[in-house]
Amino acid sequence: MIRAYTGTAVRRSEAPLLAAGRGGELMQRAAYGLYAAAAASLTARRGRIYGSSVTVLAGSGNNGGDALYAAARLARRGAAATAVLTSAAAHPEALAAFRAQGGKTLALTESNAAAVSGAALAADAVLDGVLGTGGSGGLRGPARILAEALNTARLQGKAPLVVACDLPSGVDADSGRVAGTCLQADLTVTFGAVKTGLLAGPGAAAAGEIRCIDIGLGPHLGTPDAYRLQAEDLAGLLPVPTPADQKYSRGVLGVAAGSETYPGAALMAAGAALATGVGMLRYLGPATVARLINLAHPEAVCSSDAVADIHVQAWVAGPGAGKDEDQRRRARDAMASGLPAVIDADAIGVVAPGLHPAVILTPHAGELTALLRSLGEDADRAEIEADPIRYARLAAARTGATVLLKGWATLAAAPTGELYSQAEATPWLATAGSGDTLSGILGALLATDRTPDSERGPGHYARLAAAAAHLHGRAGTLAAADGPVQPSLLEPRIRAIVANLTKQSHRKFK
Ligand SMILES: NC(=O)C1=CN([C@@H]2O[C@H](COP(=O)(O)OP(=O)(O)OC[C@H]3O[C@@H](n4cnc5c(N)ncnc54)[C@H](OP(=O)(O)O)[C@@H]3O)[C@@H](O)[C@H]2O)[C@@H](O)CC1
Ligand SMILES: [K+]
Repeated sequence: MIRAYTGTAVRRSEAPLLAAGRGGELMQRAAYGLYAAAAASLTARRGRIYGSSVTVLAGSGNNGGDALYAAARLARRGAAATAVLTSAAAHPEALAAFRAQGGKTLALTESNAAAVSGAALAADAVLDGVLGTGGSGGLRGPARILAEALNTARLQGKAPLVVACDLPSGVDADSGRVAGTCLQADLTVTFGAVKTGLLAGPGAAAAGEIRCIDIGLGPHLGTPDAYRLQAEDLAGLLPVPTPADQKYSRGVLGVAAGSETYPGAALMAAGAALATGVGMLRYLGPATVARLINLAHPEAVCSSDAVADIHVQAWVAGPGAGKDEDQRRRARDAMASGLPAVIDADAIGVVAPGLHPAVILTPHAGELTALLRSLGEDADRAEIEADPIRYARLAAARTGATVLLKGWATLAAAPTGELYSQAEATPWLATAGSGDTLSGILGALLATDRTPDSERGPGHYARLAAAAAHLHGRAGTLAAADGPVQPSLLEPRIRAIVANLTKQSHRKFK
């Protein structure tokens, strides 16, 4: 599990160590970690460090200090290092150490920004130490020109390796917001703790791979602000039947999805749920869709009953409901049933406040905009995309439900504020039908959830939603290896990932 903290919390936790005069020691640990990670990436790209060229972008603060010390170490191993000073001031001791290893320096100005950008583009690696947790707002002036040149080259596949020191300069460490421009990285080496801003919004998209260096803040950090589940965290959340189980005890999922207009959504939600593993799947919807479901998934039990007529452990409602009044009513009834329920797509439009955390709303940014506006909040899509954590938490707090906000990094927020961010997905998953499969996976996890009540903390349903996003993202990424992703073909991938993650548990019962 990755535990993330706001930049503000990390700075607070550093304070007692700084007061005890240990600032220099912390910086040396950070700089060594940055050097080691940059050296490994550079070696992977070029074969060796000796003879490579490294540009370090150094701002006025300690972030620049970290980067200069790391570059000094690279220079000692034979890299030709140049420091571009983006401010009139630079960390004096780090600058001296850098020069002592033969590093060259030049001051960045409006008039030389274009030429310096050209030189930075020609380097093998760029260490970004312009701004860290002390930064506020996006990059300004010539640093912005330089960052834009590097970002443009990245889009064209011509950028050098960019390693961000602590966080990509210009990213807000608390939220992931970028006011203006930030420098996109291949790798972010972050110190003390992963910053929340690396897990959400534009910050998550800019960070690339994230590596965290322990600089000894552990006991001072307190409660995390956000979490990211790793594969090893999923095993306990996945449905593994025991020898004592029968189909009902494993968990029955009710799916009220699809309509005459959108039958495919029902097929994909049901297929994904079956591939994740349920004891039984009961489908409610129009007879024509039920027939298609039975052709594709003969194990599904189909009817046109009302929600109150059948006994299930959890619901999926909404995918492909369109304007079908019966399906919309089923979605409302599922929300009011007191059972765990995934409420997706068109059904999000019928949400009212007063829900409970086991109801999981799964909007994308556009649907969240409409939902928040219907609750009287001032929201627009661009704002939500710029600061998704804030709006996911707001929607959860206003509705009382758990909110799974789909995006490049998918966020799961509990009404009490617990937050998970998952980024296993591939951009190839941004395609029609993707949300239907995610709903099905999550529905299966809800229906088969065996967590004792005493262990269901306030963030329990956000954690399950994050687990579903993890599975879905990995299934999509696996599928993308063979070309553009078709959500209707994800089922074997989901099944393979579940099999892999539950291998240990299966062995127990052999
Ligand atoms: N503390 C510790 O123990 C450890 C800290 N560590 C490292 O220190 C980093 C935090 O360092 P920091 O506090 O010196 O701030 P940092 O981010 O380098 O620079 C901010 C400076 O830039 C300026 N500035 C602000 N916004 C700006 C903008 N938009 N555009 C341009 N300039 C802007 C602002 O100056 P001002 O404008 O306020 O005069 C300020 O001086 C942290 O991320 C980690 O890398 C590690 O070594 C581990 C130990
Ligand atoms: K930085």
